[in-house]
Amino acid sequence: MRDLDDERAYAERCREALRRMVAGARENVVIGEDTWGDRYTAERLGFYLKTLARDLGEEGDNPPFFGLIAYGADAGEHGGQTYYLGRRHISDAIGRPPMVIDWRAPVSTAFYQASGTDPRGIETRRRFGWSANALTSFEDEHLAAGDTSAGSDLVRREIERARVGPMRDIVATIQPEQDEVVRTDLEVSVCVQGAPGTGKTAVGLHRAAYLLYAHRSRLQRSGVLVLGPNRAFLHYISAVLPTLGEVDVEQTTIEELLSIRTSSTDEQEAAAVKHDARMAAVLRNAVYARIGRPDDALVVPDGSYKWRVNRHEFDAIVSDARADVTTYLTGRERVIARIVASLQRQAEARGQNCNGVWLRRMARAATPAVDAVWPNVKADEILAELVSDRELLADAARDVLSPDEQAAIAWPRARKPKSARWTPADAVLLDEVSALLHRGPTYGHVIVDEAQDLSPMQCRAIARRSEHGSITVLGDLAQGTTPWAARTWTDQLSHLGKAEAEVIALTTGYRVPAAVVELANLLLVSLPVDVPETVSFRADGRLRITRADDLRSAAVDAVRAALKEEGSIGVIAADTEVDSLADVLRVDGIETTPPDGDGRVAMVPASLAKGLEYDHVIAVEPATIIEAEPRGLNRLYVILTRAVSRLDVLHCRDLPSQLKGTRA
Ligand SMILES: Nc1ncnc2c1ncn2[C@@H]1O[C@H](COP(=O)(O)OP(=O)(O)OP(=O)(O)O)[C@@H](O)[C@H]1O
Repeated sequence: MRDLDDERAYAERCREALRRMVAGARENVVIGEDTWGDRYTAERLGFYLKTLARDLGEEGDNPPFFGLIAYGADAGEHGGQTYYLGRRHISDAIGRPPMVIDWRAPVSTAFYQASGTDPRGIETRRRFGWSANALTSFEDEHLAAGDTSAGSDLVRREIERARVGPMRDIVATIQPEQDEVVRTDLEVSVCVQGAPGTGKTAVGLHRAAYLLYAHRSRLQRSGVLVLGPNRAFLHYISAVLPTLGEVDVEQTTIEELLSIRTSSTDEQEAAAVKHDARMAAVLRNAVYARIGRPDDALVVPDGSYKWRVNRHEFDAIVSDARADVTTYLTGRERVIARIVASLQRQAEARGQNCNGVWLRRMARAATPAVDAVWPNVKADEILAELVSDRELLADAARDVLSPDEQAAIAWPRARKPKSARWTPADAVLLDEVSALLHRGPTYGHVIVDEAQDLSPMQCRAIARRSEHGSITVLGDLAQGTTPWAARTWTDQLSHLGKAEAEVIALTTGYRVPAAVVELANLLLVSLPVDVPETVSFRADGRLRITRADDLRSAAVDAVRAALKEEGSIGVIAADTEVDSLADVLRVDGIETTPPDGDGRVAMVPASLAKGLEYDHVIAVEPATIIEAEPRGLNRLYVILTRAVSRLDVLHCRDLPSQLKGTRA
């Protein structure tokens, strides 16, 4: 095996090869520009070459590899081979074995899965330590010799490192149970129930990158979508996929995905009804209530002649189309098509030649009569009229919503869609109505983070967008904080249209240190969900619970002390308290930033903390955090589990009973 100097020399050769790949790709762009054939081919080839040149160029001086596996002589097809693994494939000449293999290639699986008890033919697994892109060390595990030592020091250091800035990729240290999720087949939908910090988000992002590698052409056409809880979270994770060479994954929130401008919010009761799965039936009733029955025959003038579809036939066409309708507007198209076919039969029987122009003219002429029984409608008209008109609503919601529930969603006065002030819950309803009218495109794969918080109606919006694809559902029932948060995965998965998805539990926490996990687990037992406790990977870290008469000066002291140590600091408090806390800190000369800001000290409203992490968390007044919302205990659980190295809990009021008796 190579020594450190040899490995450095090899790293330099890999970088040179990469530079040649960049130069070659750029040259191909130029040659391609001169020689491209037809326009379509030229565009596709040009796009491919430019993307390749850009991706390679962006690699810069990054470490070319992070590990290697060396097989023993009798390891079958890999016998005697050594493979270097990196974020991307590097080769120095066509036809020669690659110098570095992409971490997503099938052969890389063994790097992540092999162990002293299951060496998979590997003699040595080597992990490299890099500092500012310089190779500084390596560490060997002699797997064939049954090396079952407590684990790698490099992995432990990477997991325990202080956090600064946005989330990073974990390709060098993916753990076996995470790797299994990452590499699950594209056709298979999975649901990961993971305790805080078990790497759900990281796994989801790496899965996106893996799937794009393994099924590039299919997924480039249909697309991969990542859904996160809010903008601050998306900002936090935004660098991971580009570092892995994947820049074409759409990352957004469910609200932005629905792309409906909202300008109002709902009262709690109204939101609860609007997000309830029963609304799907109400909306379906409202849409299909638009279809009537013909009163008369349909008569279409054609020159001096008139063609007729008698009332009985017209009625049969409408009810047939209604019986096997896929969407409301395709049903309407089908009615028009059947009517035109009937007219055509009559005309042809009289010896008339029915060309395309004639057929289109007949369709136009029949449309007003069809409009009277199967009108052309828009989603916003349907919803605005439904909630503006108590009678319409009562008809659509009969046997589905109680009178009180109907009253909760009814508008106090009628409005036209143009003057409607839509709420986020309305956006979900509008999306449902749109889908009843016509089908939208679907993605090849959708990754849904913090999925426990989605309402049934939001789940349905996602289900529609992954109808012909698969999904990865990531979440933690214990971290559910919305009024409609799921209490079981069975229900949530069926709303997501993937009832068959396997639920996989991740329980090893890579963020939260053991002392903090112990505190959070005290809360966990009182939450009304059945999930396994977290087991921390980390023995380091510190928990301090401080009772203070003056909470604000205690917060200033805690931030000052935290600033003396390395890493990011998050001060998390009930939403109503953050502005005044930020003011107090500012007066003391400590500037804070919002959760997605770049400063060292972030001031984080409790409602935005989900999915984020800070090296040092200062959680202010648990009792107020709990009281702020119905699922306040779950919220507190989320907040306590944001800490990577140190957690300060500051309180002036009594601690919640669940946290009493802690040893901190
Ligand atoms: N295998 C790993 N190697 C190194 N770091 C890891 C690994 N797995 C997870 N981490 C790190 O642990 C932290 C928590 O990961 P992540 O945010 O993905 O967890 P999560 O399960 O989504 O957490 P939560 O539900 O609390 O938001 C991140 O900093 C992530 O980079």
